[in-house]
Amino acid sequence: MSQIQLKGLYKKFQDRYVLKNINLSIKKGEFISLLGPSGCGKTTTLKAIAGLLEPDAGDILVNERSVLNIPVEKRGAVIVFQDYLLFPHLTVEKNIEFGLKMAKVNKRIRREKTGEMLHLMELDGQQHKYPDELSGGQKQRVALARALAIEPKVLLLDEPFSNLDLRLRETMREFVCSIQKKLNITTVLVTHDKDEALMTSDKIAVMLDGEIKQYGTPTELYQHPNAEEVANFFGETNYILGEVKDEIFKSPLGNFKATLQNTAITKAMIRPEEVEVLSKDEEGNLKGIVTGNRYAGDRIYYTISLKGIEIKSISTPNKTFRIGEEVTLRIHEENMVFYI
Ligand SMILES: Nc1ncnc2c1ncn2[C@@H]1O[C@H](COP(=O)(O)OP(=O)(O)OP(=O)(O)O)[C@@H](O)[C@H]1O
Repeated sequence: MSQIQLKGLYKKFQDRYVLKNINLSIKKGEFISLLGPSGCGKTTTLKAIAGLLEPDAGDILVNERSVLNIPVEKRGAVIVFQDYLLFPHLTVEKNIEFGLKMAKVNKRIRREKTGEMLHLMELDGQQHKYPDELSGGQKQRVALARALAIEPKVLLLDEPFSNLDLRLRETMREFVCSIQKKLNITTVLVTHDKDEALMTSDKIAVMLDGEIKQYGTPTELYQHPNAEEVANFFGETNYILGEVKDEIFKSPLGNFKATLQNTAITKAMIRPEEVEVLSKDEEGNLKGIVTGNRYAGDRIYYTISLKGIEIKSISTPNKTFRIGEEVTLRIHEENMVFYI
């Protein structure tokens, strides 16, 4: 059963719809990401779930009941924003305690809960410090502690890692995922970073221009994007033009297995890592010339020209091929995705 359901949400600012028919089901304990470029409507969706803005149409259900008329403080959802919004004049302890105080929780329980959160967030010994005495990662953990202290049903994270440097971002990402699993709290993360979404999420909703283009597991989205714009969002791709006949994709590069009959298909997508570059003596009729090679330590980015078509490959650097060298390409056709 879904814990949260968004049904046909629309939101207009001035004369422009920034949410267009948003539908989403999230199960209890799931970690999902709203992934998309700047301005596509991710934060607006998050605010609608939290109750910080009202949709123009559609419904939001929590445990099968509409929450549209339920005020923010009773929705059971908390947002952690990218700039944390800690109270500068309150200590770490008082910041964490804040929501509990607002909810009129008695002092003994407040103290207990705050102590628990300090421990869970590895902030023991920091309780008497003020926010400007903390590092970026510590501030973020205080913001999380404050959000989680009130035991929300849903945790909403709006680009929480974007102000952190690369290493700290990775550490905090791991940390948040482990806390999320430990507490089994339903979490929605807003991010424009595909790697972040792929690494953290049970499911990803790709948003483009106010619409959810695809919703699925990281592997579904990466390996079977349902549209070119989704495929492109997840990194470099090769497109080969052609047509399908009798379950064969016929293209200028040759024939590939297509295990489908749709004659409307006009192109095949293959990821660069599904294209192997081998020496020219290897068996295979896809012979091409290296036109580009960029070394990146653990991989090499190649461009290969064959039959007038440029194909990209990401290969392991076991063997390096020079620009101008003849090579054989092996395309893993079982991982081709076809588009109309
Ligand atoms: N209160 C508002 N009034 C008018 N326009 C708004 C308002 N809030 C958001 N918008 C517009 O709605 C669109 C979607 O904004 P939103 O913040 O949801 O995008 P986003 O995907 O979260 O982007 P980012 O990653 O940059 O935060 C943007 O074009 C934004 O300018």
